[in-house]
Amino acid sequence: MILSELAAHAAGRVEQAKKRIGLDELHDAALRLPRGEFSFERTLRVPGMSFICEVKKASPSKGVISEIFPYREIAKEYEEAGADCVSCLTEPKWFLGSDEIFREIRAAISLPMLRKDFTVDEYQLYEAKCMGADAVLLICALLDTVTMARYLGICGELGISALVEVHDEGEIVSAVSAGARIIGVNNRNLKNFSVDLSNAARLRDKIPAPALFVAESGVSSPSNVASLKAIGADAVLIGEALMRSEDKKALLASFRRAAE
Ligand SMILES: O=C(O)c1ccccc1NCC(=O)[C@H](O)[C@H](O)COP(=O)(O)O
Repeated sequence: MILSELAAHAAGRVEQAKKRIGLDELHDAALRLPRGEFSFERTLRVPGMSFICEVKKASPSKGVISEIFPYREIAKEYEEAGADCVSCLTEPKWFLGSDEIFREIRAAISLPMLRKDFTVDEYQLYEAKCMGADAVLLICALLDTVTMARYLGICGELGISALVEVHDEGEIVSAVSAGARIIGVNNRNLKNFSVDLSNAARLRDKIPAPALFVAESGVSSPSNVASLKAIGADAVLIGEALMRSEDKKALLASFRRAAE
């Protein structure tokens, strides 16, 4: 499975969804909702390192991570443990996520939520708004600069934030010229899924203020968090380590201490 398969599958899901609710209807429904207040970005801009904790049952690289998956309780545990934001996968085939899981978590917690999916169509931005998302994921490897800028403009109209994901310098240039305000450096190479924690450090200086810098993937220990704090990460996105932990509160507390 490669990123292009994830994207093709996402495009297929969108085509099916459009048969149920057309683009114009969904667009109008999204715009009728109260405009968001960019709560995801505002939370990440609070001084100190922020923690975006991910609800993730499975992944293409690891298969099923959490056989037992009480997603509402997991999200509530993150909230009680002091998470700043929650990321929820909605991709159904490889991550075993769903829009319904997102909605149920949305109703159960009050933290800003990132709808984590493979955005290939503006339709998904309206979907995200309608399911109560505060932010969406936009992956540079899937969107050219012009499309990225257009999607960022739509997010602005809806009042939701966008986490713009990059993996190399060229993608940072594209993200910045498109107007990204939150840039996530993925330590996971989406071509072969290898994880290299030094990627965030290598690219840190290439991300100009005022863009926020989020380090994504492969963060599993307090020392990883301390290293990211040392290079000036504004936030970390952590999935697997928390999902596998028997005591998520204690693990998140140890991460938070490492970021002090
Ligand atoms: O996790 C994967 O295997 C994966 C494969 C292909 C595209 C994306 C993938 N992961 C999405 C993510 O960005 C991670 O879920 C997120 O950064 C958290 O990573 P981790 O802490 O390593 O679970």
